[in-house]
Amino acid sequence: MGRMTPPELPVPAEASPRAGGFATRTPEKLCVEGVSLRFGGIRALDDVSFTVAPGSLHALIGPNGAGKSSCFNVISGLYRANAGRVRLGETDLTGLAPHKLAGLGVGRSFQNAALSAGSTVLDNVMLGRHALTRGGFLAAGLRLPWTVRAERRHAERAREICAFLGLDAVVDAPVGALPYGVVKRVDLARALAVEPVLLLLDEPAAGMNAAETAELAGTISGIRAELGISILLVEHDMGLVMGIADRVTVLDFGRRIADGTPAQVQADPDVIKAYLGTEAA
Ligand SMILES: Nc1ncnc2c1ncn2[C@@H]1O[C@H](COP(=O)(O)OP(=O)(O)OP(=O)(O)O)[C@@H](O)[C@H]1O
Repeated sequence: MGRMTPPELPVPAEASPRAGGFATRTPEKLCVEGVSLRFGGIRALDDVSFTVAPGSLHALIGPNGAGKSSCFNVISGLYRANAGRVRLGETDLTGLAPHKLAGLGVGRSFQNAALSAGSTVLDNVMLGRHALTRGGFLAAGLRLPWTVRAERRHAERAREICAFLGLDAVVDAPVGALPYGVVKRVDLARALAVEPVLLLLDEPAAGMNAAETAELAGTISGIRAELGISILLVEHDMGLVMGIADRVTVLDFGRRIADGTPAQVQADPDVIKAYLGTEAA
């Protein structure tokens, strides 16, 4: 894993030919407050609350059908909650569309990496930077000098992000030709390309073997350590979570049943019952 500078935001570099740089942003607290979500008669989430501390690695876990994906989709703007709020610092994220969140510093991964298989790694990562470009396609199409400069800066930063995630050797390769574990890292790079202060990861270890999962754990810890951003990790794999999370929230049947350090939740009788119950089923 390479080195990378903390999250950056283009200060209207594209809007002004003179403004050249990027400004840093600091992570803020994510508050999920009393969120409920129903699908017909099913209560997918029932009054769920938890807080992701700034700069922490927070895991949301639970057995099958516990409501993890539903919660992730409410936070990332894909589902609209029936009740409750989601706030990032002072900003109310409740009900905001996913593309608006990127502009507010929320990056997300996808369970089935939504990448363009025919495009190169770099082009896929550059797509993640569209939330930061202000000139738009028209300005880019006209090749105005400042848009050319901005595009070059974005490409440099995209390469830096790829190098940070150990993708330098494949940066010009088509995504479709890469092994699964590497594709998942490209998806992470695309999520980091929006310069997030909060990174939402949806079951990143799904479909990975033990070696790939161990490598991913190192990558996620490295992102937090190097960039100091907050990470919310929704995960089924208890092993991955317990090794790297600062704090863990556990859901079962749509309700929060525990919230604490990995050691605290691992020893919690309700958590043990929830996981043993599913294994026995
Ligand atoms: N789109 C949907 N329509 C109807 N019911 C849904 C939908 N999505 C989820 N549910 C239901 O909501 C509950 C919570 O599901 P959810 O997928 O959020 O759980 P999960 O913890 O992510 O499970 P898994 O680990 O299996 O992915 C389940 O009972 C599920 O069947």
